[in-house]
Amino acid sequence: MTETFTPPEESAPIIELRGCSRGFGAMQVLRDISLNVYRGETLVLIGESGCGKSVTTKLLANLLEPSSGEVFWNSQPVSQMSAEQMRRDRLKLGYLFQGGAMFDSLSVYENVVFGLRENRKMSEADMREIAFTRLREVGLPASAAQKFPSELSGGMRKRAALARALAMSPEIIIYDEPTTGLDPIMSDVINELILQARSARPVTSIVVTHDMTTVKRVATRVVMLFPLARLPQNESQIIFEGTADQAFNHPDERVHDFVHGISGKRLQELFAA
Ligand SMILES: Nc1ncnc2c1ncn2[C@@H]1O[C@H](COP(=O)(O)OP(=O)(O)OP(=O)(O)O)[C@@H](O)[C@H]1O
Repeated sequence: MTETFTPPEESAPIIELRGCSRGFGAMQVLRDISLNVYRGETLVLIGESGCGKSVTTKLLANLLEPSSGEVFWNSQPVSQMSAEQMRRDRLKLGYLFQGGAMFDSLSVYENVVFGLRENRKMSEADMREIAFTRLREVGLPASAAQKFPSELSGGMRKRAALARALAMSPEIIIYDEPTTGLDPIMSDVINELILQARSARPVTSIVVTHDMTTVKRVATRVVMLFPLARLPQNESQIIFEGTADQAFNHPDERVHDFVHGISGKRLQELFAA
């Protein structure tokens, strides 16, 4: 790593992975990852398909446990939190899954109010107010509320899923490939919504993406992971950490080629294999 990002010294990380490793069966995916997420930043995770970006976000969200290492939320080890504290803290975290992960049997309205209905003692009128405000914020018409997810286009589904995540007013939002499968205009709309979500309220965003336009538009910090299988034994799996500009001008060929979409050396490796 030749260029470094200077984290805000005065603030403790809102989430921290300390020396986390994780595998599945015999396959090791993450090795000794240490990563801090700071309040208010938009951290973008990039890296080749399969290098472990989603697994990293699931460790951050405590949806998966590390096989070794520790995850901290607000400086507290999650492994030592009570079930009740975990439940309360998890409500502060919204997760926008790759496919949206809407409940197909529920209308968009019921999807958006789902978390509120389950977790907050709120009147139907208050929930309606929040649901229609969030739908409006993501640019969906009120008429979308009565539709089922299967009746929406991919872009509308992503926006409805975002409305659902925003309904809970999360402090942290994790976006897993928010623009994948969308046309360039709709991708731009989603990027704009990510920016708006953080300007409307103090939110910390973690974005996994292959979309370099998203990286340039939304990232306040970029972290690049490298697939463990091709990583030298003593090298950190985080091969880059810095600004988007630094990523695009980085001397490490692996970083440079990835962000510029140059198959070069990787192509040679694939043919040599
Ligand atoms: N629950 C699981 N069980 C078994 N293997 C898993 C599981 N979750 C992830 N993996 C494996 O871990 C590796 C990393 O997966 P991950 O989804 O984190 O990759 P990624 O970098 O997000 O990829 P992409 O960019 O393609 O979404 C993959 O080989 C994947 O098959």
